[in-house]
Amino acid sequence: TPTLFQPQSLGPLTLANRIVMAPLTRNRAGTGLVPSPLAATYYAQRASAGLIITEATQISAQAQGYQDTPGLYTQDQIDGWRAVTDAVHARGGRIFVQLWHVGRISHVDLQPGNAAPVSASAIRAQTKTFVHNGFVDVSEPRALAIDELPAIVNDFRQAAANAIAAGFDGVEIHGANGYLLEQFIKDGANQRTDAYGGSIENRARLLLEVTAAVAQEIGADRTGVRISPVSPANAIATVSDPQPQYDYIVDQLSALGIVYLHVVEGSTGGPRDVAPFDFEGLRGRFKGTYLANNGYDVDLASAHLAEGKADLVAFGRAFISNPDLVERLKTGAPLNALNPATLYGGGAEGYTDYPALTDPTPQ
Ligand SMILES: C=C(C(=O)O)c1ccccc1
Repeated sequence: TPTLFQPQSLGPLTLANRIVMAPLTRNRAGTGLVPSPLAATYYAQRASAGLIITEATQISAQAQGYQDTPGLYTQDQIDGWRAVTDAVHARGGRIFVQLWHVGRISHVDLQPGNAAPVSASAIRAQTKTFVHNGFVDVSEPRALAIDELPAIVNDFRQAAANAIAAGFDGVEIHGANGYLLEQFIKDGANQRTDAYGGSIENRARLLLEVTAAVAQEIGADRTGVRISPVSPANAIATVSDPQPQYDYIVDQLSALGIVYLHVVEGSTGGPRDVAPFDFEGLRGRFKGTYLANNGYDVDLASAHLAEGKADLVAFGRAFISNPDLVERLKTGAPLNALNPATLYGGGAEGYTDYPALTDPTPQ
């Protein structure tokens, strides 16, 4: 039976183990939204993960929704990420970049020309985001015109090309947690009456067009997709018919041959049983590698691998405070506690200064 510490093939890659570092926003990008100068150290410290998925990274200026999250649409940003991928590869690590467009989870202060954020429909999410002066209500969005969608698909495609130029091993398309692509999937946020709304197929259309474009650009074997079928993250209501909606999406993603499906099982960062949903059924429909996430500890992860419910398991917060999480899970060593005060924003404190067992005083 497969264990967490056995290698796993992933398209052209061989992962040293089945433990994945989940995408984690840290709000530490520098001027020009280039990765933090400390990002190369931060990710290299965690290179023993079978696979690292970076923090969510913008495909365009319009795609930004929080203070100081990095982009991948300028040459400076590509150069900044190259330092990260080189540092991770120098330690034998593997790293994908998560590409996002936040859609309505944004504020006019962050938008080009202080314009309204965009979404499937002009429906504001009852949630907040953080900008330079703290937490603020997200701004009223406007509905994207259908003739704006090809440019957004192209921004994902171009960012994926930029990812390969920056040395990434692949790309994860962020289709989860109430951001733009999920705003199209879930009918609480999508009241469109054109070809992108009103049915399971129409609501999935943008995610599938983006995925097809990225897969065509960089290869389906370097393209993953993240979904969160029943998560209420960012105040998005669960789609009326989650099981048929996501069965359809997964069948289409399987047909595209993407290398992995990353699934937030339950409420992001919260209860796994937030709503009835057949994750095992979804896993069974997917033809590629199934990456399970949300609330896993080493016992649940080992059980789900042994039971064939997952191929890889992603850990988020545990990787923030334990750069050598793989070693600690393997040996049963105690885990460092997470300091929530230094999760978002700031510098080295709570970012690159968590100790490893064999490196108690990191730089
Ligand atoms: C990228 C995020 C997600 O996917 O939920 C995120 C953004 C801000 C804070 C926490 C998480």
